[in-house]
Amino acid sequence: QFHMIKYEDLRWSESLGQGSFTRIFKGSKIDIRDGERHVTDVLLKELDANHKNCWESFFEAASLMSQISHKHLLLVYGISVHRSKNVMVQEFIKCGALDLFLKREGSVSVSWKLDVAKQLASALNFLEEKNITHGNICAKNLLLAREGDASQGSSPFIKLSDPGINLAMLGRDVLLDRIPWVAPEVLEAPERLELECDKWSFGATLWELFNGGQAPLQGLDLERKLQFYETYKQLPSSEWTELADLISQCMNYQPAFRPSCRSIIRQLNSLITSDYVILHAAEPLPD
Ligand SMILES: N#Cc1ccc(Nc2nc(N)cc(-n3ccc(CO)n3)n2)cc1
Repeated sequence: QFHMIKYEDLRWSESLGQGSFTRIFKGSKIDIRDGERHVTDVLLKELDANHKNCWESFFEAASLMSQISHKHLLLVYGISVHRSKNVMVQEFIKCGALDLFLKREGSVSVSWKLDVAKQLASALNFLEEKNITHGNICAKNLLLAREGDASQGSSPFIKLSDPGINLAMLGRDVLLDRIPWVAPEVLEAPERLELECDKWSFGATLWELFNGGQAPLQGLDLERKLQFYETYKQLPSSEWTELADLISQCMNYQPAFRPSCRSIIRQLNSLITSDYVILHAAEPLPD
């Protein structure tokens, strides 16, 4: 269920940072097709050698992404295994991860943010229809294929990245550190991921999107993060009440009470038409 890419057909160039258990590099892959040599820009995602035992889960996540195709899902070309290197070869997405972009860009318009939210909701709707749970929805895993002119509101284009190593493979501390993106019910049963988990994470990602890419509950230690769930807390709500409502609906501690993707999309559409958008055409630069 995977296209195996020969190691010698890959070239590594600059390092682009690291996620949890992985390192990412810009690179290229070489194909010979009908006698012609094609060089394609790729993103090379290497699994850390000290997490070799997670390689099946690492590739399982990627194979999920390559069994289905959708315009807002990242394209995975295949994998390459060579000696101790486990590499996932992905299409190279021009502008990288959304969280870093939001932190760098002071002013993106409200309509730009809502456009991104709608694209993520449509990707989730697609996965919901296929009864596939992603399990790691967050701004860090949203990739910006096209910036759009953020202040003029010309439209961005995002792709949802692979979910990475399965939650059930991760230690408890890693799970706790993913509060508030990881749904509360997942902490007790990380192997039983249900569709509703992604709705919860969607709410936390909406919060990031409308808070300049700032991580919610940043700086709280694991103990305090756990207390946040044990005392049924909600994230600080936006002064835009309709947005705050949608976020708290998604982040309902009862999974069954979370809205369907269709309802999320409907509510985003009504947010887009609200006069709040006009009043906040371009967010003021943070002081
Ligand atoms: N400066 C810069 C810069 C960095 C990355 C890209 N491109 C890209 N393409 C992908 N396919 C995936 C990713 N990711 C980034 C974080 C993760 C974690 O999931 N993925 N970045 C483009 C510019």
